[in-house]
Amino acid sequence: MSRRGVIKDVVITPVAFHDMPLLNSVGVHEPWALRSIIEIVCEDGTYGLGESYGDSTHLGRLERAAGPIKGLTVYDTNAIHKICVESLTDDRSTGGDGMAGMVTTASVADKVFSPFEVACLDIQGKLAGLPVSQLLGGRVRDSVQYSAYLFYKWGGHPGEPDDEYGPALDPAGLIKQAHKIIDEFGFKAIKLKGGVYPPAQEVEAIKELRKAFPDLPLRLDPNAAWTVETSKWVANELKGIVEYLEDPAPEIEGMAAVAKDAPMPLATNMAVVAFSHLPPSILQNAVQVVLSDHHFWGGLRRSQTLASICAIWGMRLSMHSNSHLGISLAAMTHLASATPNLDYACDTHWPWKRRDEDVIADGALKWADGALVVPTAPGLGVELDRAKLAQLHQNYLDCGLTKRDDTTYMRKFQPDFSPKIPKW
Ligand SMILES: O=C([O-])[C@@H](O)[C@@H](O)[C@H](O)[C@@H](O)C(=O)[O-]
Ligand SMILES: [Mg+2]
Repeated sequence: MSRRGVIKDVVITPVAFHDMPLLNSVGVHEPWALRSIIEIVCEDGTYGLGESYGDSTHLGRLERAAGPIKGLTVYDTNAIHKICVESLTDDRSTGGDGMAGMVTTASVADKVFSPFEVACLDIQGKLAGLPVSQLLGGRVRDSVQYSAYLFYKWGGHPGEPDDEYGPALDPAGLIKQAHKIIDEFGFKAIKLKGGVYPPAQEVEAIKELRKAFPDLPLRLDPNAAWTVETSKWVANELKGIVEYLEDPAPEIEGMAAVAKDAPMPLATNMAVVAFSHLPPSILQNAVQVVLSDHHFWGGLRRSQTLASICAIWGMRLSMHSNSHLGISLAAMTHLASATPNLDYACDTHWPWKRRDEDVIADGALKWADGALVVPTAPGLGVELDRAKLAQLHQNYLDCGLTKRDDTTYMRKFQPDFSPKIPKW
């Protein structure tokens, strides 16, 4: 007889979907973004979904942890976390953070654990007839606001026609891009990915965005491309204009030095990316806003632990994003809906994805007025579309990429490009 909640199988499928040439401090996005889709299947046939990075190093780590998970139940998430930690004991591989090297290795075990935990919660919800938000304490908001995440970008990948967004290499291009995204989704906050052009140019872009969108909160994120001195200059220029400045300078010490003088809160998804980073950051008041991300903070419940620590120590919470598909968006939305102090508009790369390209069945995720409506069906509220999964897996096999590498791609077109930070 099959037993409820006992894990019979874990299936990990690498996938690839089209991406646009988005620029950042370490290079430019390649034509394909990689992800892994994690399916946990129980003895009674119930399945749960998780989504994570698609780099080969990370895939290897997921596979190593997956074997020993079989036979546990989906309620044994502490034991699953322990297995993830132990599976890394002899791990000598580097990289695989799916973020083009922008995050340290401090949170590797939490990165491996995260999609398994999300899939377990999906099944727990399905078996209980409850949405994941309910398992996390219940919704405090019925929809979750996201921000319009602007990027400097080329018109299209070199050698190809312009994509639907076209180029954005100056303030006018960014304003056009912002209008397009906001017209479609209704976002009520704007984030600009910086670290691409000299700081004065990016300051000017933010000032032009302020004129074009006088009522919307703004943010700028150069991914630690500036020295402490440059960061202080930018902070002063943008006083009263941005709601927070994200990762201006590298490392906790750099952020702390900037924070001493900055007239606005500093946010991070680079300096503080693991629980071990919190004490030194708090001691130095290095960051005032943590951009949580369940993919590297160890899943939804550990992200809520992070939220509690932030609440206790007077830090605020926002949410970080990488290129992702619908399973991640559903998980991010359940988490934000059930975390009272996650009250900034969250980041998402969703607008950069082709609307029809995903692994989930259509219709589960609905945008309204800049927000995603929290799914109320049991579990995450999204189901796999197996034909689409097969197509995106075929993309993965055909595209030839095995890791995210923005720098190498950029150097094909600008051989002297340097990803060194700080750059200015
Ligand atoms: O997708 C990108 O190019 C972003 O720069 C991403 O890799 C960052 O991790 C992220 O969005 C951030 O806020 O730093
Ligand atoms: Mg960031």
